[in-house]
Amino acid sequence: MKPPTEYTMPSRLAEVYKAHPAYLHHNHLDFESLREVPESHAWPPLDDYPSRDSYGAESVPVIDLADPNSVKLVGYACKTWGVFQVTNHSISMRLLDNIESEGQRLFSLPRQQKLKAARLPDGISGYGVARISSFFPKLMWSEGFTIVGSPAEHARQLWPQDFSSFCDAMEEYEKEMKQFAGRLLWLILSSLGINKEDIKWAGPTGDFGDAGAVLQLNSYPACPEPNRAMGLAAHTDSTLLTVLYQNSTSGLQVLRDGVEWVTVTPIKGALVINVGDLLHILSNGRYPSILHRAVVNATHHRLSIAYLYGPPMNVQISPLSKLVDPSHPPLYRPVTWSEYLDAKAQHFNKALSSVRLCTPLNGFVDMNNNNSVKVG
Ligand SMILES: O=C(O)CCC(=O)C(=O)O
Ligand SMILES: [Fe+2]
Repeated sequence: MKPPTEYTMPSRLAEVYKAHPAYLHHNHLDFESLREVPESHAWPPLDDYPSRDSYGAESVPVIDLADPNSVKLVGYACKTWGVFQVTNHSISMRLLDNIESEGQRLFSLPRQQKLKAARLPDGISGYGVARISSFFPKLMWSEGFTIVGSPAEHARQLWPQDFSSFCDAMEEYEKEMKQFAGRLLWLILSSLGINKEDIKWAGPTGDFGDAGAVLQLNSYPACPEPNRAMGLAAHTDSTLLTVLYQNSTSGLQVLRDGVEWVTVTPIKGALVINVGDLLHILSNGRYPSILHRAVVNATHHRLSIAYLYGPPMNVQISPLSKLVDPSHPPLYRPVTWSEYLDAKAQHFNKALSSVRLCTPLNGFVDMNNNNSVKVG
């Protein structure tokens, strides 16, 4: 598609997608009725790297946020994994159960009903296939529902009489998540020696009040031939961080050290935290944004709810000056979230390299490049 002739900086997240409409097929399969994976959804064998379950010392770190050492633990997890799980996070089990059951209620609606709330090609919110589908020749074994702010407009299409319980649950979750993600971001930043004076865009009270966010509900039906299907293809998140709630069915995998896929085992009530591309930029490459994917299984439906958390739309994100010195030159040029989303919409897994100034010196492996960049 042609670039727009006159470019004005989008001030709202939804506007970013207008520049890159994605004409995805919304002719979803009725997954439940299929006895085999059709060609449209059949992926070549998933054998790029071996997969293993998470166990012992080699499992994704689990951090109790009430631990007095939590800053250190979070810093270590971000540096060595780029992903961790947290317990004692202050989001109530009641709310987690509630969004899970509202999510289930949505995805178990008849297909024709869900399509009434279909995401428009140039829209951000609503029901549809994964937006990254446009980068792959095959479709994924999943469906999603995206919320920015209030879901009321689409929820009304789904349940004309009774959309308030869905909206109430999602809005309460967005509010709680916004606070929690801000708190978590400070925890991560303090592990890098960054404090309130260093981040002006945190706002006068330091609560990241102008932060942007997207709530993404993902549904992965059980699949008759799980080895031929892909739930959600490998990607990094274009966020500062992502907070993911998953039901008790496993499926999320992270690429460990560029050599193997490790399953993030569901822990009841825990939340998974991913380092996103923008935090990787802020940290000047110290914290890797984690490549992850979702696989499917033959017997269990899986549901996940991702809170994609980013900076205020027009704030320039660049390596923090405290993390830049002669032996650590800035690795990335300044970029706003909306510019970065734009780069992602064009370059997908090469977006991070498209804003890079020079190669990392510390042996960091840039997964986004799909080749190993090791320098120094
Ligand atoms: O379902 C999952 O575990 C992963 C979801 C995800 O990566 C995303 O929504 O960006
Ligand atoms: Fe993701």
